[in-house]
Amino acid sequence: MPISCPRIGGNLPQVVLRQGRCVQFSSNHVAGFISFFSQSHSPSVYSPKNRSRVLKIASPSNFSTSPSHPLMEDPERLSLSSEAGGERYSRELDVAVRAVQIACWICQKVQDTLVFKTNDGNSSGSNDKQVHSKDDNSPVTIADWSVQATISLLLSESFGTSNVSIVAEEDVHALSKADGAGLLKAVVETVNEALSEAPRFGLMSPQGNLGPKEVLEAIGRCNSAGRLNRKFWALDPVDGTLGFVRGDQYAVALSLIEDGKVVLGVLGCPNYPMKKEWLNYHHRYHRIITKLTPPASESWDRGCILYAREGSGEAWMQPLLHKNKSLEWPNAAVPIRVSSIDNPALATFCEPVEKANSSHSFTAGLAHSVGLRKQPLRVYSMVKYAAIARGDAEIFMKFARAGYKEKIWDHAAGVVIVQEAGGVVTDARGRPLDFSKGIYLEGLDRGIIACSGAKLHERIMKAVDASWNSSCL
Ligand SMILES: Nc1ncnc2c1ncn2[C@@H]1O[C@H](COP(=O)(O)OS(=O)(=O)O)[C@@H](OP(=O)(O)O)[C@H]1O
Ligand SMILES: [Mg+2]
Repeated sequence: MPISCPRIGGNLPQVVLRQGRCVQFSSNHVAGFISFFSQSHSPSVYSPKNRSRVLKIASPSNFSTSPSHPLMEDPERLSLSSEAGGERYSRELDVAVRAVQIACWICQKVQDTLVFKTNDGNSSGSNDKQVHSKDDNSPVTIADWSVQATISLLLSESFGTSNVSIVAEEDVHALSKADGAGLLKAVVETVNEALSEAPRFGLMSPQGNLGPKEVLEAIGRCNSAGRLNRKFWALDPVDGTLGFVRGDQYAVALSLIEDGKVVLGVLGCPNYPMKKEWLNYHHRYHRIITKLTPPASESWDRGCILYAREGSGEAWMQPLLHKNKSLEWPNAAVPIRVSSIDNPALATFCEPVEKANSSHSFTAGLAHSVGLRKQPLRVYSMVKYAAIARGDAEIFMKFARAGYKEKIWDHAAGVVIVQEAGGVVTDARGRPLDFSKGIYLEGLDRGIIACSGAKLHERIMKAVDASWNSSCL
């Protein structure tokens, strides 16, 4: 039975509810996964021969030989486990970027059916089945579940299920209900379609289709109330779902957290426009323009993926893979750096689109006292962190209402990317964000401030101090 979803407008009914949790996979899970690939389907589903063929695509020895890329290392070293040798987390980063490429492919497909069928007035009704609403009225679509399942399966297959622990945003509640059968069917189809594309991205895919049970298990593995492990992945399959269903900005955010520190961040931004000015417009106009002038095969018009490894002092961006192309590492990656602007009069600040998610009046007061003259750039999702890391904006501020607890998957990837691109991210008291306390950023004080440099950060911090007591936050 469709439930109306006030936050996304009347023509996009139905909704569901999410609870992010984390679990360490048991050895049973490993056995189950291997047997799923090796036995539960026809013999052609999976064979060691096929495994080596596909893995070879992903192996570092097949990386492009561009000397400028940070992941371009001695293949011998990279073939060792990331713990045993080579640069730490190289393999994890490689797999994570490829997995996020696939996730973006899923999202673009789903968003096209959601947005363009409706806009053209030719809705086949499929959008009605794809957008749902959770108990907090936030939307969720088949893209959220499909991305979560696909990334969960790809990470498990790449690193071994027992080595992979994931905390992610979605749960299986709505999919498991009796009236969720249609939804589950659509998710299973999407996951199978995505996995069949995996070799193009350099990752393995099963030769046979997965069933609902395997897909539900993959989603459910990312949702446990159990303690977080020492080392785990944090995933927001579709961050900024409101932007996603509105045909606007959204992100796929995957990070690796070890001992409370974000060690890797990968941020897929499928609608991040080439021209930063376009971030100001509703994305629909950008899509219409790119449809009128189709992008050249190597252009960046289809969006990008940003990534960084903690402590490297580098952040990178690569374009999304074009249809029918195979990913050749590092896929035209370029280094990114924060803006050098430190004059507030020239600086741009970003903030959430929705007033409900961050106080626009408080940030307007801060902007005035700091001397920020430009209009705020209101953008959905972690694309705001991407804008800081890419040098397209200088400041990101978020002041949620009192009592709201920020979740780690909404920030982890963006924080490490901004920091490695040369920026500063703290809470609005100037303290580092604490990723060591479970799924929430416990202890976060006042709000979140990300800046391109220390000078702007200091000025914002002083302005917050001066106005906090008189604010209603
Ligand atoms: N009340 C409240 N206050 C603050 N933050 C909230 C709140 N409710 C939700 N969220 C989280 O904010 C995520 C969306 O943030 P955005 O910056 O994209 O906000 S906005 O949609 O542009 O307004 C959003 O992420 P997604 O659920 O992935 O969209 C939430 O995790
Ligand atoms: Mg989110």
